[in-house]
Amino acid sequence: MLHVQIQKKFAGFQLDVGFTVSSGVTALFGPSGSGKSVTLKSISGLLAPDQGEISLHDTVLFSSREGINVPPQKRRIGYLFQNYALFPHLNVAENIVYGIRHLPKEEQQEKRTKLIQMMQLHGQEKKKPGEISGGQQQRVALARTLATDPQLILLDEPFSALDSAVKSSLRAELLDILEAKNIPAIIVTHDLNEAYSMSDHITIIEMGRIMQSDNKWNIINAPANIAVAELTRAKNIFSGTIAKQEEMEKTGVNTSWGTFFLTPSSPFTPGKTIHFFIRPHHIQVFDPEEKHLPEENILEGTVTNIISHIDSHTLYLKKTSGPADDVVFVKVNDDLFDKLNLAKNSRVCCYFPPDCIGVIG
Ligand SMILES: Nc1ncnc2c1ncn2[C@@H]1O[C@H](COP(=O)(O)OP(=O)(O)OP(=O)(O)O)[C@@H](O)[C@H]1O
Repeated sequence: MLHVQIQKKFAGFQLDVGFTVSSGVTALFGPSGSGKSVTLKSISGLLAPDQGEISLHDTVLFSSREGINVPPQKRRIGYLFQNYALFPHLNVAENIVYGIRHLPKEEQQEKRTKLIQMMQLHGQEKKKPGEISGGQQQRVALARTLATDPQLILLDEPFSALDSAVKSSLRAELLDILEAKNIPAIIVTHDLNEAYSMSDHITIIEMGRIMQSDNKWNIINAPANIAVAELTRAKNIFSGTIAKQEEMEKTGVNTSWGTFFLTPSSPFTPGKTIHFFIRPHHIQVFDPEEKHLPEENILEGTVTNIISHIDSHTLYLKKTSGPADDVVFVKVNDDLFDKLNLAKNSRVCCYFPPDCIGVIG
């Protein structure tokens, strides 16, 4: 288990983070300049925090109080950079064993053979990094990291330089290897889909602070605050006051768009102000003339804009009587889009299923 509680100050930026990483993959997700790389560099030992403590499996790697700062090469942490950082003058085989060149030759050779097989780099051993593809370079970098038997792997935007086909196969390969070797990892990414698909746990960082560190389901469905909701592209964020407990399992919220009913995990006090959201693909769309509409959580609006994707469309909806600038985003698939004959200025009815409404905070 990795435990991090550190502070680091630069001109105009202050990092103050605390989080724990156990098994599996943790994604460190946040906007540019939020402190992701500073955090990773502090864990790897490339940067010394001003204050705090970092420990890995009960070994203290950094402690300002005890004056401990274990050098990077002794931390047993593999660090995979976005630009691979391979040595251009060394060939593939030499790059792989670079971190274990102090070991006996036979041991180096044994590890090299295993890793070349694992990373499917047969026939590339004698080539220099400049003579192989980006995907192969990333495999060499990963092999070089794994050669040192790390207890933790840090991945800083590891796939950002690769095209999407190579990216998805490398992601899957990497996950298989981490799982087979049971190595915990932290992956830094700007890409929410990558964070979600690769990790079990997501740690959200903004302006040097941890906003939420949780399992990925909670991050997406129960964001701790509006910043997390917005960073995870929650969209359709409403605020309102709790009306009254209609039934045991439902709560009404009065908003400027009307009253919505949701299914909270815990009861709310009437009068309390809350924020809630619904993701565009969870909203169900009907023709306003439809006879059997649900009785509640219906919003009628006019399509003001349409963004088309390969197999779906995002509708921008305005409610005639709603607040002037507020827009509800709705995603509909191709079939429904055609069936309802949707276009700009179409009128539609939207249903917000109570189970799909997430409460913020
Ligand atoms: N060595 C340094 N000296 C001064 N300021 C630094 C140093 N390293 C980082 N910073 C500042 O710390 C802040 C956080 O930087 P960091 O590289 O951790 O951001 P990030 O979240 O990784 O961003 P990105 O996603 O763009 O890589 C930035 O404002 C950056 O300018």
